[in-house]
Amino acid sequence: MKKIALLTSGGDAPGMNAAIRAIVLSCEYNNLSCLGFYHGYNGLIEDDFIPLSSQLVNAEIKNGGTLLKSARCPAMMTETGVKQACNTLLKNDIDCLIVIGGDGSFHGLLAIKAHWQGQVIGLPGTIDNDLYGCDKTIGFATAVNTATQAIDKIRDTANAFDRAFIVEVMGRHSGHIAFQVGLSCGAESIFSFENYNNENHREILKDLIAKIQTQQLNRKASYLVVLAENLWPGGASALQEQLKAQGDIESAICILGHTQRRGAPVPEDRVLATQLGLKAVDSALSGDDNIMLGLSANQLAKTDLNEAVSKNKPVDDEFITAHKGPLTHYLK
Ligand SMILES: Nc1ncnc2c1ncn2[C@@H]1O[C@H](COP(=O)(O)OP(=O)(O)OP(=O)(O)O)[C@@H](O)[C@H]1O
Ligand SMILES: O=P(O)(O)OC[C@H]1O[C@](O)(CO)[C@@H](O)[C@@H]1O
Repeated sequence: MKKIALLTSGGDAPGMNAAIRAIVLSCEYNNLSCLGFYHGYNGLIEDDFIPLSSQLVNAEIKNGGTLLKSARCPAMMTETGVKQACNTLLKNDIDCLIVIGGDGSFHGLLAIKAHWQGQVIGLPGTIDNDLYGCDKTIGFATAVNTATQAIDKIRDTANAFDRAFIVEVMGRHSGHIAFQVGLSCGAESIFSFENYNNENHREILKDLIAKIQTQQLNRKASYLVVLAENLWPGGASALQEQLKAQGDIESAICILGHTQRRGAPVPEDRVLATQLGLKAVDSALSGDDNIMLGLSANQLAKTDLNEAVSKNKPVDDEFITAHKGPLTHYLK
């Protein structure tokens, strides 16, 4: 083992730089060279890289985004693209490829693995927290913190008007951000993939209207709906129109969007990324292959990449039951 290649792929996540830093520092400590490939898998396909050193990365622990840039790279979905990526790995005498990204990025690793003999290791880096095999992905804690801070501000203005607010959060097709943010902000309603089913759309809407009316008429208070993206047919604006048309309820919308991916990582993400970055190099040195590293119940967990991409990590049932029961009982 002499040379490690590293890239960040998919949606950037706060803490990716902290992971890169830890990997590079550990490589130097262990006398390994580390090449950083730019723009996700594009860097591999185009042989576009930079030799990484502690000097380059040391100050990066506090920075959001990723110094290696990221991308969604359609060429990796083709055999030609995968083979080009593998040629770059061969040409540069790479022994191990470490990718920080989400499940899509790990599909990329699996595709490479089919054509290349070196070791592949994945680190979970996505704000969505939708990866099996780890309690939390790098970036999730920061995204939740960013959304919470934004919604706390929204709540102040909502309170001043006793107004209903619909706040849309990211997560692609998973409800981890929606539930964590909804609980952390004391949202009256949280709609996500775990508790919304299009077949029950009418009843869900009717129930929501009744709850907002109860809150506004009886308690003279604001009402916060945290809505997962890609869930409600027509999105937040359709829900706003339906509240007006069917309940005569005025509401305001805020789509938090990419703000959730921005900014400095919170300490929890910096520490998680540092731990996983260091472990990734240890793992490479010990010959591990085809795995994703994560922390599960505070212990290092090595999950087969096939398992990591094929199994679901559901939102904790306790969150769902608590929100439905004791946390919102007063709305009935
Ligand atoms: N089936 C696949 N085969 C080869 N490469 C893939 C495959 N799926 C995804 N990739 C590669 O991984 C990249 C990132 O995937 P994707 O856009 O799904 O993001 P992700 O890694 O899941 O991260 P995030 O959860 O932050 O969006 C893709 O643009 C592509 O280059
Ligand atoms: O940045 P893009 O390509 O618009 O992707 C947005 C998606 O990426 C994520 O931020 C991370 O997967 C999702 O939450 C969101 O659906």
